[in-house]
Amino acid sequence: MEHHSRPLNLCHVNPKSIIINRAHMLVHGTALLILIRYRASFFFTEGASTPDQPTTLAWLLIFLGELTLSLTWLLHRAFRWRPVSRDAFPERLPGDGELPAIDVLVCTADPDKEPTVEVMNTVITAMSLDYPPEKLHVYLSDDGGSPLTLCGMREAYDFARTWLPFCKRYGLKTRCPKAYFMDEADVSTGEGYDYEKQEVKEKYELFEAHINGYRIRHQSESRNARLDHPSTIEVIHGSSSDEVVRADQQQMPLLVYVSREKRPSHSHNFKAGALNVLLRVSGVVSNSPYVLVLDCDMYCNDPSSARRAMCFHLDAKMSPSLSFVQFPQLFHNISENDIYDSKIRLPFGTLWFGMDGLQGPLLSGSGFYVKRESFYGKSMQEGITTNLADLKAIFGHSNEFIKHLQRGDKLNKNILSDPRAASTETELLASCHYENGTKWGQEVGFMYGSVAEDFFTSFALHCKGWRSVYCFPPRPQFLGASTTNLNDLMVQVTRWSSGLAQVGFSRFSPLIYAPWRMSILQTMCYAELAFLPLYCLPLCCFATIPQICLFNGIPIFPEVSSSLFLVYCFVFLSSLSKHLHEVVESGHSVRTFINEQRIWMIHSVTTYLYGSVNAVLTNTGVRGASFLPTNKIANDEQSERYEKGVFDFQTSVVFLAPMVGLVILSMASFVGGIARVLVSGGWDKLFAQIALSFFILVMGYPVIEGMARTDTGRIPLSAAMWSALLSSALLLVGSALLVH
Ligand SMILES: O=c1ccn([C@@H]2O[C@H](COP(=O)(O)OP(=O)(O)O[C@H]3O[C@H](CO)[C@@H](O)[C@H](O)[C@H]3O)[C@@H](O)[C@H]2O)c(=O)[nH]1
Ligand SMILES: [Mn+2]
Repeated sequence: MEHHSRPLNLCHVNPKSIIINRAHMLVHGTALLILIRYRASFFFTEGASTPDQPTTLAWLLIFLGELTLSLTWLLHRAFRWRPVSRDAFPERLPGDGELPAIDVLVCTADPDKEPTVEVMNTVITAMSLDYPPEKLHVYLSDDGGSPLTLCGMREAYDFARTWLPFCKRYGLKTRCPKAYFMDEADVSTGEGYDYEKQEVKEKYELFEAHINGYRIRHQSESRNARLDHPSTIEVIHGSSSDEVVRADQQQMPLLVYVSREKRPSHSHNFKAGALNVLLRVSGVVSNSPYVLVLDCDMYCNDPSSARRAMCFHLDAKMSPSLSFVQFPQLFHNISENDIYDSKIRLPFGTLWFGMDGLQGPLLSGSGFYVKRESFYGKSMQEGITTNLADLKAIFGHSNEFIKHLQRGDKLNKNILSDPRAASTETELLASCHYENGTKWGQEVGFMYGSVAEDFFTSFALHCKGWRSVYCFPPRPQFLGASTTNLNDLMVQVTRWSSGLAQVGFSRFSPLIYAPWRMSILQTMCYAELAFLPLYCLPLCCFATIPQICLFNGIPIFPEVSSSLFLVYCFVFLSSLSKHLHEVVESGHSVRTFINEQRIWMIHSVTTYLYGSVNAVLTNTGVRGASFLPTNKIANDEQSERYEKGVFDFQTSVVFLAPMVGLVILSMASFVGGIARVLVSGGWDKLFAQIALSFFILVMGYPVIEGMARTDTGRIPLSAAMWSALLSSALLLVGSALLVH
């Protein structure tokens, strides 16, 4: 390879953020220590028990809440220790001939919820990446096993034959046809452009019409096939004659449809299972050394991401230990107000930059270029064994696959030219039982055992010594669709929390498993994320105990006149202003800051709580699977219900009870607290009561607002009332326990 005098990428450390972060850490940390000392001293001072004395239980719970919050705060500092950002210079890459090949793996699961036209748009953008077409291979995994998706693939291939040359000729950046024809932002002035554009547009409309026509014609077909079907693997050639096809293959990337075998009795491991099948099938077909993973709802918004990623993978210094380059997940369907924080700013706008300065960001489900080898080796240094029996015990009994483990990237001409032999081999690799007794999902491939397979897989990679980098160019390289209504969001975040906590509460818990395998700061990052759902503990305490105490006139915080009260105020303001600073620094508004605070509170008393409980139940074997739908086609009957996009009764009660209960509690304590002062004449305490009640109301208000503004807007009244009843009963019991 030619020698590059100029670097392919640069890493910038921002000294200003580092100074601000570390100074804040020192001051805020000191204040926290003072508060902890104040709480702890309660247990060592023996005071005469007066009626106004806080009960030990209340004090203990608040103390535990404050301690967990302080600990998570401490873990969070690791993300702020050394944030870095990176630049890539694709124009400095070697010539096309020297670029390594890439396999793009796209996953789809359910043509009803993931419209085929949109999935195909994603496939088309992957095919039109700015990369030598003979080095680009696109695979789609269809977990629904749907003939509609297969039909869509053929149509997509046909359309791509017009679309790819059109994009190239006019240097278009928006390569998602749907987005391109919708907002018309990307215009070119070349000769004949307008005419050709019209022609391409007509072809695109035809492409859509074909898919929709097929869907309507086959609407009545049963959905059961989704959970029970053999494997189907097909190299897509489109509908043109053989000669055209052969001529095409020079300029068109390879396109392969893969639907793995599914049987109701067999556990399929969701997306991780699908990706492992794709890794194997692509391993015997094109076996590219690099792999791009995409969710079907996340298209390539810019064709340059592959070359950008190569700026890191081909960097001689970085390459040997580099496993993957992660791009941020950005979304095209975010409303201006974004009350549910659908854009998920925190990880992609702050945390990943911080991890990039340590050992690298998390694998984030979609939009990452990963080195195939890092899924195969035991650890970075060890490499793969060469003993055939050992290899079979690890990778399964496909000779073809094992042969390819050691052979570099070469398009497998045999497999492509002899479809029958090819399908026997690939269908074996995609069968239900192939993984039995092998190390797939444990030591090789994407990890099983957590519904947050991306979190768990990158944890395993980092533990093995690999590193990763975060690349955030100004123009979004990938754009996806995020969940934008409360119902979907609750289900999704419960699933994520459950997946995170599943790792946190297992023998792979970052705090036990990681310290010997990665730096202490990287360990802290993983621990923070794995225990993120535990925010439910402190927040449930803070959402109830101060209110109950206020209602009953029990002092649980220092008096307003005490200097410790100032320390509390300081901690409150300091943590809020630090958060505000980070939001603004990442280019977002004050509105985003408010929304993030609100949704954090909502999640803490609902999804985080259920996720943690679910993880404990799953890990201890009390429940085989989750009690909430963990994935799109995990349970057909449930998914049918969620499809309607309304809050059904059960979900409403489950998700709303805590929120409604807390709002009622806040109001009751506000009114009750003041009434008590008025009746008993303790005027000196009036100010404190009002201040605290006001504070509680401010905390409660966002919950009401957030509930009232669900996109679906159809929370059944009966469900809300049941929620209120249920939560009030719980609170009464809690109240009795605390006061007596
Ligand atoms: O059995 C399954 C389930 C899902 N998928 C696909 O996996 C992707 C993500 O699944 P989805 O149900 O859309 O989950 P989201 O919550 O939207 O996904 C987020 O969370 C996942 C982890 O829970 C990550 O893998 C994703 O990248 C991330 O975008 C989609 O393309 C699905 O088609 C499958 O292929 N097989
Ligand atoms: Mn999704």
